[in-house]
Amino acid sequence: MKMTHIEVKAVNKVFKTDSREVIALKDINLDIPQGQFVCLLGPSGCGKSTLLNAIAGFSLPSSGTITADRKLVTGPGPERGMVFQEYALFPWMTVEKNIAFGLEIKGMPQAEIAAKVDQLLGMLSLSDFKHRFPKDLSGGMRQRVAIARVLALDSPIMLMDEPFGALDALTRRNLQDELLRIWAELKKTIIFVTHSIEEAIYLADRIVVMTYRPGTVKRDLMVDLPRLRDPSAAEFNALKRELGQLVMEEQQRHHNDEMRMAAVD
Ligand SMILES: Nc1ncnc2c1ncn2[C@@H]1O[C@H](COP(=O)(O)OP(=O)(O)OP(=O)(O)O)[C@@H](O)[C@H]1O
Repeated sequence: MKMTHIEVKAVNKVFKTDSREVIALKDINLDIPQGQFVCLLGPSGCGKSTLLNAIAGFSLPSSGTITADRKLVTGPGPERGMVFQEYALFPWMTVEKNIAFGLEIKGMPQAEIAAKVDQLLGMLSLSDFKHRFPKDLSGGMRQRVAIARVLALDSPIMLMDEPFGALDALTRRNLQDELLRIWAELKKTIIFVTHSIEEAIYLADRIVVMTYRPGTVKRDLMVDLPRLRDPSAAEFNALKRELGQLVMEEQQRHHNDEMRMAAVD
């Protein structure tokens, strides 16, 4: 039997502010098997980060349940590592120390930490930069360190919130390729938030398109193009058009909503 790593069942999330309620997620149901690469796709405000944060356990659903390996998610856990868009590195620690940090907290023996850190430095082409501080690295390098930090913890599940959103196109493609290589090697489950249609098609086994307010699943589709995928291929572009239409509908709803709110102000 295939073990389901993440199960999202009837999840709703409501944010209450003084003036109003926002239904950020409505009746989300997803079964994500071990090893699947899932992209959550949609325009700004459709609840992608809210869903990812709920799976991470940073912010719990208002109702419904999320389980990881059949255990109810009630907070962050070591089996779920998170990579943020902002690199979330400790500025006062070198690359090497940043990667080692989580292992030191876990109380891993120093020799094992050194071996693990070395392996990750190699895997992410960071060996020559291990004594540098984050401020002396490019955005792409910093994001490599952030990925290495999460990989150090051996979490079977990686949650990634627009991790390459701030990078230039070439660096972004390099890191996408590295992520695919690491994913194929380590067989992790990845849930990756993006609003880039091309990025989702390039990376994912499965794309979950979300609607804007309330955030629901608009389309849940498998991408069965062979890897490494060629963004100039006809099938790639056909899928890009199909998804573009879906995302545009939601973007339009977002836009209309903003216009309405501006009119009320
Ligand atoms: N802490 C909060 N309090 C109130 N409303 C919130 C809060 N967090 C998110 N929201 C609202 O919930 C909705 C979903 O937000 P969310 O950040 O999950 O969307 P997103 O798809 O990740 O968008 P983006 O790509 O801009 O991050 C939005 O309408 C947002 O304004």
